[in-house]
Amino acid sequence: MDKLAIIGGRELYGELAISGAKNSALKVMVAALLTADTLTLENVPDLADVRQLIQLLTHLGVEVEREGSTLSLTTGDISSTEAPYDIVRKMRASFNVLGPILAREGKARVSLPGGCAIGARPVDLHLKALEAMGAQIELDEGYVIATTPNGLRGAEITFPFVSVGATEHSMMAAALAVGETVLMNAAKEPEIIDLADCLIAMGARIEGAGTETIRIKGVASLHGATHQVVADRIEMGSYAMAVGAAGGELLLKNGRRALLGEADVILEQAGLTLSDEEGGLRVTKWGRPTVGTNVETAPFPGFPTDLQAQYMALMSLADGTSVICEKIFENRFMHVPELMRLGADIHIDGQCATVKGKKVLKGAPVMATDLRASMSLIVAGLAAEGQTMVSRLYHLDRGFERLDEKLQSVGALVERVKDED
Ligand SMILES: CC(=O)N[C@H]1[C@@H](OP(=O)(O)OP(=O)(O)OC[C@H]2O[C@@H](n3ccc(=O)[nH]c3=O)[C@H](O)[C@@H]2O)O[C@H](CO)[C@@H](O)[C@@H]1O
Ligand SMILES: C=C(OP(=O)(O)O)C(=O)O
Repeated sequence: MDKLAIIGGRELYGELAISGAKNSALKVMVAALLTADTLTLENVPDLADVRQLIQLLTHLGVEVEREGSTLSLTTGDISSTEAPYDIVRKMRASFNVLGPILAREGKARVSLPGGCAIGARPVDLHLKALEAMGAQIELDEGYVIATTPNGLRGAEITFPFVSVGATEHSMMAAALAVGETVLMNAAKEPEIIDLADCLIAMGARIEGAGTETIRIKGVASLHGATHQVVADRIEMGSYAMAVGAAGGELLLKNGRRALLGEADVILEQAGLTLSDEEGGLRVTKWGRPTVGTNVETAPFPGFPTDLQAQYMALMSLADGTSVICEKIFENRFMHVPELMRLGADIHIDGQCATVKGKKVLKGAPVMATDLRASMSLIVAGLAAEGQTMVSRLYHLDRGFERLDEKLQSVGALVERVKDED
């Protein structure tokens, strides 16, 4: 298990390329199951989660070729309709193979998913949507067993609350269902638009992605296509916060402000300057104090839960107090005790954390508990005095491509070290 050693206190200057979004790449890769032709995906990040999903898709019969950041996926035949526990438990997005397998084969057996341990994370909305489209579903020994005796058919589905995964899952299943599906109270994240764009390029008939009502007119089959994965807004926001904490100026290549939703205004209130320019998003923090600013996480365009931990690291160094409320996941404050090891002053009360900004944080050994929590410790470590050693780096490797190299290239003193324990 690798660790990351960080010597804090260096400002960050230069250019850093933002990779393709993990949370989009994983879903468009799954879309390859919907066609017998080749789906070519560009700008796919090299991440542990992507490698894990390749393993699952290969198990299902997908031929996968990788050349740099381009993946070619061909699913001539689905050779297995079972997605086993050992793979699906490691990654939430892999559960979304259920709908596409069902749409093509009429039956599927898929393990209940895993992913970051940030809450209970049930899949009831996914299952209700598939049932509304005609699937018959049973749960047995930790597996979802689904069949479609009469095929999938279009349905009107109103989600009781916004779910990114359930919106994506329903969109994929509906693409091959008979008739029209209307998804109401759908998620509006950039990853939803990216998946819809990919499906449309494959011949799907989808309108309204990025709004709360998505209409999908089912087609008999989809065909091959080439699609470029959207830039990773969470990686972009994380590096913006690293600049906020450590100071400096970065051009985040391939990034753009609109991907941040309302988080752009929050970051500016906190003391950063953001500007779109040709080639990327410029982020600056020079000699200005960080301002304590309250935040509540919400579905897009609200402040992303996947940036909450990193924002808390930034607020730990603010002038003044901020209140950060986590409204999406019930257990997403595991970074708090670790940030406190660096000297942060944080008090949790239910869904909200009150952060009293400190002038300095001091380096310490800390442990990553999940993907975004790892990044919050790195943001804090880049600003802290002395050495911070972040252990359990495998969480980070799920979602941040070549983080150590990228940070080194803009002047950070970070080094990946092998853990001897
Ligand atoms: C691989 C991927 O893209 N992961 C992202 C996706 O996760 P994911 O798609 O799992 O997140 P959802 O938007 O579905 O979850 C939102 C909330 O709904 C609940 N829920 C969801 C589905 C369901 O059937 N029942 C239910 O109760 C969840 O427990 C959570 O409290 O969106 C989250 C919210 O932006 C992000 O933090 C994750 O990084
Ligand atoms: C929570 C995340 O991922 P997953 O949904 O795969 O657990 C994340 O990307 O922050």
